[in-house]
Amino acid sequence: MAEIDGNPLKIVDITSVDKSTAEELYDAATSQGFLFVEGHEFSQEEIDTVFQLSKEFFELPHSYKSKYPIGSMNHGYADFGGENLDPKGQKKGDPKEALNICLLNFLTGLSSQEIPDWFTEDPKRLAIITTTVKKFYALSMKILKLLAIGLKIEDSNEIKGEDWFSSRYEATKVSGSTFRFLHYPGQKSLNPEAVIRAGAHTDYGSVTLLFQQENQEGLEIYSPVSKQWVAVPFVAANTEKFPGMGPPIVVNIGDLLSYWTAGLLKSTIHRVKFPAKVQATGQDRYSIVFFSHPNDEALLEAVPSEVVRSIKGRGANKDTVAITAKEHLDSRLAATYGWKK
Ligand SMILES: O=C(O)CCC(=O)C(=O)O
Ligand SMILES: [Fe+2]
Repeated sequence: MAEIDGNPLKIVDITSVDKSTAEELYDAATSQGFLFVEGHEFSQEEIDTVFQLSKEFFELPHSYKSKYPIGSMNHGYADFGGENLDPKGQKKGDPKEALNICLLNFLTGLSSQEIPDWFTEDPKRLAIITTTVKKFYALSMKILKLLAIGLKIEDSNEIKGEDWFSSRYEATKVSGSTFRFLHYPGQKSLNPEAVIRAGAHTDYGSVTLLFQQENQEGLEIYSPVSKQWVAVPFVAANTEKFPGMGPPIVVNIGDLLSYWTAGLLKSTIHRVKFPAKVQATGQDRYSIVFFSHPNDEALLEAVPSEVVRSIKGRGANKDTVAITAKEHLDSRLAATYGWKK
């Protein structure tokens, strides 16, 4: 496990699915709730291509993007100020724009919902989306398998413990999983309302995966370890160890997985606040995110593991009636967008 100066997060090489990798991942997920993974299958070229696509999309006229507004399914274009991730702490919505693609089928990489025709009218653009979506799903499943091994999920007659999550994340069943492009325009203004680019929040799902680019830093976590806001740096690709491959990918645990494990895996608060250097250059930030969720009907009963069982009265161990993954997500989305339930 590598550590670099100024990086509060572990970098875990996930090339092999084995006990020692699982333990490293588990340690990071139960402490900071955030980490980096290397040894993934995204090449530098693929990552550059998807960032280029996202940039070109956001450069399209506002009148075009707003023809696909985000709705109650969390799918579509979220305009500047349209999303307030921290409704208690901030009055205005975040100064960012986003495109969410939901209701994904991971065999095809396609959404069952309409996406902007700028993507669908060009097979090359569509292929960038579908390839990235499928690879994100595969990476999230690998991470969930490693977490299952780390949690020592018990085997049952039907299923091996390490496959416990996979059976609840079937590729063709409906889930809350979301693929997202984000754009935070550069602005030199130091108005405190404008400096926070994405309000403090925790993610809703199970595992979040995030690409970011050099010189566009801004992600910060409220570390459960040091109880302070700490910056998540950009970590460059280790091209000696992984020739041609992209940089380590940011991974974090969301509320649903924390709930499912009685709070053992940490869903850490984070926000986007540009560092002085980025603020001064007026540089934009783009990020590409994948939120992995179990199938809608998955029942959030505590995961069958001795360590989880030993934690009484928290998360899924507290509630006597199990809720579904869909019920869990709907309650969180209602708060973020001000939707009535
Ligand atoms: O852009 C980022 O780095 C953070 C995005 C994020 O936290 C989110 O969309 O939930
Ligand atoms: Fe987030």
